[in-house]
Amino acid sequence: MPNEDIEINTICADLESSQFTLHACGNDDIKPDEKSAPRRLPKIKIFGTGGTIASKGASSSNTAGYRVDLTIQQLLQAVPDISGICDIDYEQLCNVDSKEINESVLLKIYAGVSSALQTFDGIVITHGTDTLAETTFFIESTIDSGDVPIVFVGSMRPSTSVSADGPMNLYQAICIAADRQSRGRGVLVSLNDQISAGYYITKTNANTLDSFNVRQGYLGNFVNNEIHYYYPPVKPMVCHKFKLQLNLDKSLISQTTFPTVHIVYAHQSISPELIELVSQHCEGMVIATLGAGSLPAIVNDKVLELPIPVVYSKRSMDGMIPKANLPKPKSKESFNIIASGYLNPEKSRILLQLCLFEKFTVEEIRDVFSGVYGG
Ligand SMILES: NC(=O)C[C@H](N)C(=O)O
Repeated sequence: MPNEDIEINTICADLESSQFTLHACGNDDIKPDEKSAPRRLPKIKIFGTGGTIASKGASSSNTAGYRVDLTIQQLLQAVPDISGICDIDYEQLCNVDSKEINESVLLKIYAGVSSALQTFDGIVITHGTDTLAETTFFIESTIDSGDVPIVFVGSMRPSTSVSADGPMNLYQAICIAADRQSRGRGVLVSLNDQISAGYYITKTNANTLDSFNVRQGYLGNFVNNEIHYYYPPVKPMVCHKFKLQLNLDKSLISQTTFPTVHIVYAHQSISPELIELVSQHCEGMVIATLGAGSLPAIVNDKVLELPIPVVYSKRSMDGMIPKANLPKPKSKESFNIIASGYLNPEKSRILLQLCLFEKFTVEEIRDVFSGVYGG
């Protein structure tokens, strides 16, 4: 469902005249003698949030133990000349390792993106890779960006390392955001020459440059200044769009809080006491279950007694939780367990949190998760 309170007002509202590199903005309004004037370049907003891409290590061979140190302005100085590709404007939203990204930072990013959508043709966000997939999932779930691409980018090597990947990743992200082929694709991730859907991407390797994986397939590739998309513009068909009624005023957004949802990781001998204890500190819970929804019977019995919604996700990287694998409800009315479908525990946590923020009933939460073949 589109976010009706966001006024999407790209530079070129009319699709025919809005092609980034071929047509100048508002061609119809240009007087005949001005038609030979240079074409307007797309306007790209770049937000810096930190991460390894903004980090410095102790030596050029260090690829761990570094610290976040560079501003977005400094990062842009290492990028090849983009003056012929787009006009940029940049802003530092925060400068942290992505382990520090929490709801209040997410809302800052949400507010920044919402306001940039009014005046920019594309948005780029630098972000640490560890929790990048959670932020992209949140933004895709809460913002309908219309035609404007929102491209997230990070790196796996600090800026000081030999063969640092940050400058090339950032350059590619800017080119992707400025390219007319990216219009209508929503939240994208540009890393290691691959373009992916922010909704589906997952970090699957803690160390290598090829750290992200998308079982649903990469959307495209970047080679030698060429962007090759494999599909026409597409957005994830299963994404539930939340229309958050938020006041984007800086002071009010910093006061906004989201309901607490914790994740419990299952293992042999997992104790029902742990589940009980965690439930006392949250309004919703996600369990990374064994296999496709398996938990010991005494743990299932404990979950069924809890007064909060509990989403069953999985430890396994791939696959899904079929509803048929959930424990049997004592009564339909009191049934508090929801299958996550294809969503991993951290994305399930964000989806449950958004549902609870919207004060959805368990039945409504079930409907939202059924979109990802859970429920
Ligand atoms: N490669 C990275 O960006 C990892 C870093 N720890 C972060 O998420 O901020």
